[in-house]
Formats: sequence, C-alpha cells, structure tokens
Amino acid sequence: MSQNIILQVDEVWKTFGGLVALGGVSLKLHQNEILGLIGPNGAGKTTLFNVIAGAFRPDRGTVIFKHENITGLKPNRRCHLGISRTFQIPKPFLDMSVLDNVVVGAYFGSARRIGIEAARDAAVEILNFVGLDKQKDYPAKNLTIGERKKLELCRALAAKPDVLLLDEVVGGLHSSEVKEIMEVIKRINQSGVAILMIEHVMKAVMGVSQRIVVLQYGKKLAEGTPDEIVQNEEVIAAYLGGKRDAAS
Ligand SMILES: Nc1ncnc2c1ncn2[C@@H]1O[C@H](COP(=O)(O)OP(=O)(O)OP(=O)(O)O)[C@@H](O)[C@H]1O
Repeated sequence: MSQNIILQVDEVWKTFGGLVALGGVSLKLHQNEILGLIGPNGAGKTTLFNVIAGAFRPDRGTVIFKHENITGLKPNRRCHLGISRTFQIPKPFLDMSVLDNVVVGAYFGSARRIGIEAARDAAVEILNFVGLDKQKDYPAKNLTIGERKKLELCRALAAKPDVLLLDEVVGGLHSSEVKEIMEVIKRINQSGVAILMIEHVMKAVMGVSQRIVVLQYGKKLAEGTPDEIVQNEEVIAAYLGGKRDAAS
C-alpha cells in the first residue's frame, strides 16, 4: 500500500441471496483526495459504503484503512479510527436542537473520551464552519431539506474523521444550495479530510472530484479524471447518456 493511500478496498464481494451487489470491487482513496463514486441506480454504491463503514461484512475481499485491515471491525470502531459517513436520507433526532444533535456526534463519535462541555464547543465550531450556526437552537424537525443535509454533514464531522463518506449530500436541493454545500465540501477537504462521495448530481461531483470511479452492476466500469469519465463511451452509454448536465 503506497504511503499516501488512506483507504483501500480490495476485491470486495457482497451478495444478497442470488443478487451480486458487489462483484469484486477495488478502489483506492488518497490522502487529501476527493474521489467521486457514480453509477446507475442499483450499481452497488451504497452497498460499498456499507462495507467500508462496517454496516455490512463483505463475503470476500478486504478494507484497509491507514495500513490496518479493518474488514472485521464494527462501525463504531471504524468511526473512532477516523471513518465517518452521512446517510442518503438524514435521520436527525427531530425533537432535539440542531446544536444538541451535533453535540451527540461529538460526544460519542470522538476516539478520545471528551466531556460534554468540550463536545459542545466542538459542535459550535462545526456549525459555524458549515454555516448552520444561526439555526443552532432550532429543533431539527424545523429545518429545510437543505439545512438537514448540512446538519448531516455536521454530525459526520463531529467525529473528527480523516475519511468522510458522503452519500448524496446534494440530492434534491436547489442549485444555489448545491453550490453552497459543494463549497463546504471543498473546505472540509482543504482542512485535510479525504472524501469519497456518491452523487447523482453530475455538475457537483465532476466539479469537486480529482478522480471518479464508475460502478455498474456491482463492478467497476471505469476510473479516471472527470474529463476522462465524461468522454468515456462506455460510461456515456451506461449512465451519462441520460444526464444532460454531465459535461456542463
Ligand atoms: N440489504 C439489502 N438486501 C437485499 N438487497 C439489497 C440490500 N441492499 C442493497 N441491495 C440490492 O443491492 C443492489 C445494489 O444496491 P445499492 O443500494 O448499493 O445501489 P446504489 O448504487 O447505491 O443505488 P442508488 O443510486 O439507487 O442509491 C440493488 O439491487 C439493491 O436492491
């Protein structure tokens, strides 16, 4: 494993009954990189996230994080080691304040036991960083969809990850909100966090990723820079043909 690879997935297989969700997928995420993960519905993207985050144990294959084989570790151990994720559909504690939602993430997500005051300070800092500080005292149920996506980011950041897995953080948002969240993602990355992001909004994922991996039917169809991917005939046929915003 080369020095600057922080996360490596090797030949991962995951089946559900007779369905092969992942059929030998490998990828590498470099330190400080943003790697986009795209592909049609059902391609296996979220299953791969579940394997990396520890929600699913693969049938075969390994997940290496910071040179350690973490394939058998539970999700909370992986979180403490430095892998954090967001979910496609945010599920905050609806009756709790925005601030308290992030405090919970900071208190339980940190590798090192921290006190409640330190967790609160960390949460305030993250809310400022992401731009959700004005809403910090609202109950989470009062947030707009865009604000819930930002809260989901804050909750993931509260664990102080080295690798952040983002599952469709801009899906369903207006273009101004998409732009705002992509700027936040760039700043998170510039602060030293490597990012693997699943995204169907092509303008967003192509705009921030250094490299893109394309999955189809649980296999890697292509890998390359955004420019290479938008010109790849197989990718256009399998996926980008229906995405009119792909190249713009
Ligand atoms: N827990 C599960 N039990 C059974 N089948 C599953 C399970 N999770 C995923 N699958 C199946 O595995 C395949 C890959 O699903 P997955 O959610 O990983 O795709 P995806 O690329 O994330 O799709 P989308 O873009 O729609 O989110 C699909 O056929 C899906 O129905």
